[in-house]
Amino acid sequence: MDSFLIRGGNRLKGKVEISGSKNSALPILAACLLAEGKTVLKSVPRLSDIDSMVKLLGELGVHVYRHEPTEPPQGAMPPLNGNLDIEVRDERISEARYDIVKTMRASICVLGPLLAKRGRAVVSIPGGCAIGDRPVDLHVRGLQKLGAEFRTEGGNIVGTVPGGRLRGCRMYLGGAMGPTVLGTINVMCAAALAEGETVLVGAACEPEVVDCADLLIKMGAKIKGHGTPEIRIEGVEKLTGAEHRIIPDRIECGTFMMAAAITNGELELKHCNLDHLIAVQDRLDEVGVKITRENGTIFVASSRRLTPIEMTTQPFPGFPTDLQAQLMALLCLSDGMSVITERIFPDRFLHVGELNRMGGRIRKEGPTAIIQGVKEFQGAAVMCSDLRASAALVLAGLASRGEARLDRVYHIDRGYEKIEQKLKAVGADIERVSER
Ligand SMILES: CC(=O)N[C@H]1[C@@H](OP(=O)(O)OP(=O)(O)OC[C@H]2O[C@@H](n3ccc(=O)[nH]c3=O)[C@H](O)[C@@H]2O)O[C@H](CO)[C@@H](O)[C@@H]1O
Ligand SMILES: C=C(OP(=O)(O)O)C(=O)O
Repeated sequence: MDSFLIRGGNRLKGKVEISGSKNSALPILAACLLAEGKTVLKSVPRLSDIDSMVKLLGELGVHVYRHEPTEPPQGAMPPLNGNLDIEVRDERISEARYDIVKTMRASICVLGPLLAKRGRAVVSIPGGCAIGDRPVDLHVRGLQKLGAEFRTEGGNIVGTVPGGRLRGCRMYLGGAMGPTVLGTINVMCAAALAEGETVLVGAACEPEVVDCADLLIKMGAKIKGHGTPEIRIEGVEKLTGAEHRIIPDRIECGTFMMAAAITNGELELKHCNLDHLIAVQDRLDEVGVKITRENGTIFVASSRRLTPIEMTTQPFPGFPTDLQAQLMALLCLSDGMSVITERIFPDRFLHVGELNRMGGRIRKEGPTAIIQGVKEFQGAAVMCSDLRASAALVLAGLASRGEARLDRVYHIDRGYEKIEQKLKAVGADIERVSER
């Protein structure tokens, strides 16, 4: 298992290239199950979650070919992203097994496409995870409304489509915790091949939903209203492979914005979309971080006098839960008391204990964390518990006195492409060590 050793204190300065979005690429890969012929996806990040989805698609009869970029000159950073050719070659197997689903919750995204295209799906029920309880009831209810029937059997959701084709309808898709991102994508994908019109009311508005709708439209789907809470889908008989570039990863971009801020640094973030980070920009503005943009590049600079703030996570366009832990690490070094409330995953706080081990002063009260600013972090041995908690620990390590050791960095590898190489290139002292 790999660890990171980080010696903090260096100001980050330079350019960072932001990768394609993990959370867009994963459901988009699953959506390829719907199409006939070849789909070409560009800017797919090289991540272990993407490998897991490619493996799952392989088991479902989908051939995925990754174009390998040419090797860089010695010492230069290896190329990012990649282009994938994807083609469904065999539709006989419709089962997503537990040993893949357990490594990656986004596996649930094959449910809607399998039902719509093959009339049958067996998908292992994803359990909870380190960020809390994560039911899939809204996915199942939405697909039921389109006419699918479900039973559970041996830990699997077994779905069938009596009559062979789903039927469109008007439905409310929100839940007690608000809209569901992957649930919206799952039902939208299924509705694309259903008979008649589907209207999804209470749909998620996240950029990843819009990106998937944009691909489906290129494949021949008739979708309107994506990016708003009401999506209209007129079902078509057939979708055909298309070419599509994945949007930039707004969570990776936000993490690097905070890396600049926490190290008193200056970063130029290439290939990003600040419109996807408007709430993050708003909160960082109030903290005192200077952010400007020019076309697809974001410039971030900080003088490290950080003002304490309040922040509540919300569905898009609100502040994303996937940047909550990273913001908390930053606010640990502000001049006073900050308050963070987590409204999407109220238990997503496993980073609190580890940040406190590094010298943070954070107290948790239910879904709220109260953060008393301290002068600096101290290096310590800490444990990564989940993807974004790990990113928060990296940020704390970059700003700590002494050496921080982060164990179980396989969590980071799920979602940050070549993170230590990108950080090293802008001046961080970070090293990956492997222990067998
Ligand atoms: C791979 C991917 O894209 N993951 C993202 C996606 O996860 P994911 O799509 O799984 O998250 P959801 O938007 O579905 O979750 C939002 C809330 O709804 C609840 N809920 C969800 C589904 C359901 O059937 N029933 C239910 O009650 C969840 O427990 C949570 O409280 O959006 C989350 C919220 O922005 C992000 O943190 C994840 O990084
Ligand atoms: C929580 C995340 O991913 P997943 O939904 O795949 O667990 C994330 O990307 O922060």
